[in-house]
Amino acid sequence: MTFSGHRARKRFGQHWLTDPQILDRIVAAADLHGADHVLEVGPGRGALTERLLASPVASLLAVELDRDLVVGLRQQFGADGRFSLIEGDVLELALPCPERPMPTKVVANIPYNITGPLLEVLVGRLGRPAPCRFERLVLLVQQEVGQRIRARPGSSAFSALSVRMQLLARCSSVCTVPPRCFSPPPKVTSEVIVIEPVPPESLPPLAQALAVERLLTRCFAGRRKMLRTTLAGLLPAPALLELAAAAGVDLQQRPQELAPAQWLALATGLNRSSSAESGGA
Ligand SMILES: C[S@@+](CC[C@H](N)C(=O)[O-])C[C@H]1O[C@@H](n2cnc3c(N)ncnc32)[C@H](O)[C@@H]1O
Repeated sequence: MTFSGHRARKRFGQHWLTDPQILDRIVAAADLHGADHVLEVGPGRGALTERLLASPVASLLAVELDRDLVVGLRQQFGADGRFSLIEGDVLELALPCPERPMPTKVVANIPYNITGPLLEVLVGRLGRPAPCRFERLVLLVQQEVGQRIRARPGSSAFSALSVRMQLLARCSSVCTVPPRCFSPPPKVTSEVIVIEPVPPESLPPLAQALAVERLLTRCFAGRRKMLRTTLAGLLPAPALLELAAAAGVDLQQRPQELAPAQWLALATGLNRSSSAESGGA
């Protein structure tokens, strides 16, 4: 038995996905074709890997941190010329890997303890989008994170992460995944999400993107406060009022009520006003 004797390790976030229907839904959501090069984060005992290799993908690069799984994975899939495996931490992966094709898609049941940093590596931040522009990422994440990523303004789940992700990508849900679909079962419900990064030409220009990040940090630090309070001091009150109106924003609103486009408009206006004040372009 390839993985006999291996016990699931909590520190690596190991919860094996055992439900065949969910595995099939993940692969279907990836919409894999013969031209696709797939990156799988954390193949584990290969349940998803097996299905990915049953699809017509051109190549599959798997990155696994647990060295005790690596031998078994190579035994199980090494004969397939499309499969390659890197033993190591995906957070330290420099893409594209030398002599390997640039992945077009990411498909993964991710370790929940690295969700935040992994999204930064795979999708990036405003002003620092990931260098590898994937067509699509299909990720199994904690449901709470999935809800935050695709939350609509006004909902309690809406946060800086929602604004950032929705300006960087189109985000949607495939299905929820109850704990019984895993072994051992996690304590929380999970969700399969699809993230489709917007093309580079649709991203906000660098200065505006950085201005949105600064504004999000400032405003969400006081998410219960009205924008009138959080933004006071950035500009004289009448100028702030005028700028907010032009961005379609009411300064009595709280940060979780503003749509991503409004954040962008507000940050752009503030950026313009502050560079005009400092005599810049
Ligand atoms: C939730 S399990 C998923 C395993 C398998 N894909 C499945 O669906 O059953 C997460 C996997 O990611 C691996 N892992 C954890 N941290 C990692 C990291 N920083 N880099 C690469 N793999 C990691 C774990 O060892 C584990 O195999």
